[in-house]
Amino acid sequence: MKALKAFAPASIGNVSLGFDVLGAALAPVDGTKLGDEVEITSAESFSLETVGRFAHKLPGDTDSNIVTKCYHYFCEQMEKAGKPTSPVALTLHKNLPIGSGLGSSASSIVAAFAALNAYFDTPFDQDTLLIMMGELEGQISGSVHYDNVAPCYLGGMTLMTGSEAPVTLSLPLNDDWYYAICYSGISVSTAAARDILPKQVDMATALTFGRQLGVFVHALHAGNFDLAASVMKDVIAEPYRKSLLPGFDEARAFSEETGALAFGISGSGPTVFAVCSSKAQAEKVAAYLTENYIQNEDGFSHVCQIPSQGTLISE
Ligand SMILES: Nc1ncnc2c1ncn2[C@@H]1O[C@H](COP(=O)(O)OP(=O)(O)OP(=O)(O)O)[C@@H](O)[C@H]1O
Ligand SMILES: N[C@@H](CCO)C(=O)O
Repeated sequence: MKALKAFAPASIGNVSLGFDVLGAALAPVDGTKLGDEVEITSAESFSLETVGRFAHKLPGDTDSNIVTKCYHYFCEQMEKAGKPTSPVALTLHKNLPIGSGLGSSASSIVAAFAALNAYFDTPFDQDTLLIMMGELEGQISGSVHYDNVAPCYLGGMTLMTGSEAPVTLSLPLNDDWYYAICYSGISVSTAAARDILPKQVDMATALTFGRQLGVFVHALHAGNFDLAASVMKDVIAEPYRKSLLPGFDEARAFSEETGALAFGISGSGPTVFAVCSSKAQAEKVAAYLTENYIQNEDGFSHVCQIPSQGTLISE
């Protein structure tokens, strides 16, 4: 019987300065597997089983699970392409909290599509698969954005092109940066966190956004990481979203006092991240966040780096 599994890592959407266009995969340095996994095997009829730490927070019915929607969408695309499918049994290991800002739905979507694509002998190329992933992410959050699905699938730090081929570009990574991340334990709906944003930005904000993104990409390619860090500021979403995040200002203040290079909201929150110039500094910020930013027993902190590997397929 054919069987395989796909692990898809957590990710930071926006990375502060790149609202909807910049994202980064995350891997805890202690080896914790932070991400969802989908197992696939042949079956008489379609089924989805959900297990894992956050499975109990998923919608009760299988049809509402985004993984089921991925399967049906994948089959539709296969039919359009004149390729055969067969029923499969899927198991979703739901390890990421829902509404966390860690790209939880993206992780399920990417794991599901990657598993299906591998199982059916790679009928779709990388860009086609990414477009399918973005479509499903859009169904959940109310707008198509790739800043979680792209790094989750491909790894690294990815910049969206706005084009269909390639959908995304990989940016150079700094191996010396460590990311202290902390999920507070509360759930923030991405759709709700988008609704509170103004529908238009003023000229000054647009100019700052463009300047920062241009400088950031140049600085990474030039290997000038201090310059890159200096423009990691969110002028689009953070001013509005931080009101949803108890303890955000205090956490930023501690992070800055500790010498962190940048601090911001991961995706639509409530997870926050600090970019640190050493592992020891990231550990110090993570310890503060664990003590002061976590609100309940669902919360957690990790010291992470950005892995160059995204989704991993294994037998
Ligand atoms: N496998 C799944 N993983 C996550 N959410 C799912 C899944 N299946 C269905 N959902 C539903 O999709 C919605 C996801 O909401 P939202 O986009 O706010 O969260 P998220 O993707 O988990 O957040 P984030 O990207 O901030 O981690 C929730 O209503 C959730 O119940
Ligand atoms: N770019 C998206 C990411 C959501 O995780 C947003 O900030 O709404």
